[in-house]
Amino acid sequence: MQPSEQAEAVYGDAYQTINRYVDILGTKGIEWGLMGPRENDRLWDRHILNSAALADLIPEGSTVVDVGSGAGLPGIPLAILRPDLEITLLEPLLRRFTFLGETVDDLGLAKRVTVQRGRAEDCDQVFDVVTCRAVANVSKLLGWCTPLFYPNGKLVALKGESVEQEIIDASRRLEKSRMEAAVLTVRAHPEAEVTKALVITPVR
Ligand SMILES: C[S@@+](CC[C@H](N)C(=O)[O-])C[C@H]1O[C@@H](n2cnc3c(N)ncnc32)[C@H](O)[C@@H]1O
Repeated sequence: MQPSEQAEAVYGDAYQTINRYVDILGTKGIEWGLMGPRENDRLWDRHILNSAALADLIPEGSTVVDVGSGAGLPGIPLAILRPDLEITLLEPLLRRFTFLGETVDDLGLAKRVTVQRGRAEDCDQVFDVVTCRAVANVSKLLGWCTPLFYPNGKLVALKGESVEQEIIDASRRLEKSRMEAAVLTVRAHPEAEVTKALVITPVR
């Protein structure tokens, strides 16, 4: 099955909306320099299915902040897949913030997706779940994001091969802030590539 067909199976009725988002990423996203030109061929697997792989880690009806959302990843694919979520896309850079606002309007998501300009460490709201991808290492994420989900929420991050080493490097910080970290392998569709998800929660 091609990645776009996998996405069609995962998204069902929302396929048209996710397809529109892929169009935006592949045109305006590239023109505005938010996506590399070579990404066009891998939008479905590397960006959409990869983002959707976090969906099962987010409880029903959660408030979510997607830190360092960039062109909207993983926040927008999650918002399209999960109409029960209220999502804030947090992004400090003006061009990305503008792109996010226009994209959310275009996709008809503005009722439950808010775009906010700023850095994680300057945000004073608390959410049920923090999501992120490709923003910082575990130590930095802990410092910036803990106040955004403490004491009852969690952080779920898409991570690469180095995540276990990053957890070792952050072990003192984790202990000091009484947080625990786990690495799970997740995927959005049985034929999709597996990816690593880091989950950080307060120790109970
Ligand atoms: C490599 S991009 C990843 C974008 C997107 N999450 C993705 O996976 O395609 C990193 C993003 O994090 C943002 N960023 C960097 N430091 C940040 C901070 N302290 N708080 C919030 N966002 C931050 C950058 O502006 C940038 O858009």
